[in-house]
Amino acid sequence: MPTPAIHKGLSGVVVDTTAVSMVDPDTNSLTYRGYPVQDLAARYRFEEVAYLLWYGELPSTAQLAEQNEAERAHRDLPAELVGTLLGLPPSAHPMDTLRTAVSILGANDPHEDDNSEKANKAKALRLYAALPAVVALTQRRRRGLPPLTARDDLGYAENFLYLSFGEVPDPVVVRAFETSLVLYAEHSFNASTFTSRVVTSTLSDLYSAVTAAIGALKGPLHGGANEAVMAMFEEIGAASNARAWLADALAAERKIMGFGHRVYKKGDSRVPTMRDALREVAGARGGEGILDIYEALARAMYAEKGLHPNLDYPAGPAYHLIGFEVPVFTPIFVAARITGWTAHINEQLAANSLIRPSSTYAGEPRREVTRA
Ligand SMILES: CC(=O)SCCNC(=O)CCNC(=O)[C@H](O)C(C)(C)COP(=O)(O)OP(=O)(O)OC[C@H]1O[C@@H](n2cnc3c(N)ncnc32)[C@H](O)[C@@H]1OP(=O)(O)O
Ligand SMILES: O=C([O-])CC(=O)C(=O)O
Repeated sequence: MPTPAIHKGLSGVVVDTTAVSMVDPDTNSLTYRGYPVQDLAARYRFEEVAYLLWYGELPSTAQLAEQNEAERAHRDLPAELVGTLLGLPPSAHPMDTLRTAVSILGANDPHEDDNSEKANKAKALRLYAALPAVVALTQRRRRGLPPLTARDDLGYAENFLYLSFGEVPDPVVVRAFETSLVLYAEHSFNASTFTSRVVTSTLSDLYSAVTAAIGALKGPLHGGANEAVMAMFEEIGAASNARAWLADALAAERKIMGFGHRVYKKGDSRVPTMRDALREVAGARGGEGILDIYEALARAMYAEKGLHPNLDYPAGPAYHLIGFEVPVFTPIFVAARITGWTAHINEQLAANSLIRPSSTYAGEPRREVTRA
């Protein structure tokens, strides 16, 4: 019998169709429901992009107002949940805190197992509303500060920043942060989205799919790279060290975080927009030294390996300059990607087939047990 071809990492394997987003590496383009992500980032609020991902169309004024009202009603976490999260060891990674929060929200939802599209859209909205408070709680706890109460007079991004820092930063910083949320919101069948679809394909519930997706996003080959990028910048220290640092790292066969991509081989479509946002924040926050490291390492990496940065490369230093603690960078990615994941969960359910690939056995040949 001929050995079937093995597709390690499912590279290049097309497993389904999707109408949520399209990644085209040939033209370096990314569209959400048909709209170029750069145009969405420039002209639309994150709230509108969330609606687009969930419903397939941009919202009317009335639809947006209705969604915003529901979102504002679910911004604050139940007191028991806050207590449980603050009871986790201070050393817990914020991604673990976030994963636990989603799990608890699921366990407390009497409709957890209702997999209708309507029920899942309501759950998606509540998670999207609650996640900024979870991220902000961990950010503030790391600084010995108590959680704050959400502000209904603020938009999603402003409230996220207010909950994290106790004030709304200047509009340049808010805009850069919101740009990152729009760019991080969705990216077709990446590892975490695929994870959410695998879990959903067993007809499990949305919270289980999201907790699994958070686990997948945590790894440094996926979302965890935005934190690893900042650790790398700290090791490099100054732009003048970038070339030598890179030579040593490559000689030690290290993966350089924030570079390379499974799909984009000519550059990540989102990087130019996020690099501009990073430049804006750097200008507002005295981050010229960080910008210099950014450019020096990107040049050196291209010269050495021909590899381009991915979205995590500009996002990490931007979050640092905004004032976030490094371990909350990937949780921020979750707060944005919850929109894409949940759109995919409903899409999976609408035309479900259990996801269960095959493997070629490579272990011991059949043998007999010796115990009588
Ligand atoms: C939002 C996101 O999730 S974007 C991705 C974030 N992840 C990172 O930034 C982590 C660093 N990057 C990587 O590890 C990889 O580029 C991945 C995992 C993202 C993509 O990997 P793959 O599609 O499997 O590409 P693959 O690993 O086959 O890379 C091809 C070659 O480039 C090399 N390469 C790719 N990325 C890197 C990197 N960041 N540093 C050093 N070498 C790299 C590989 O070692 C490989 O070399 P080889 O052919 O000599 O063995
Ligand atoms: O698409 C991928 O493999 C990873 C990625 O960039 C994302 O999830 O945003």
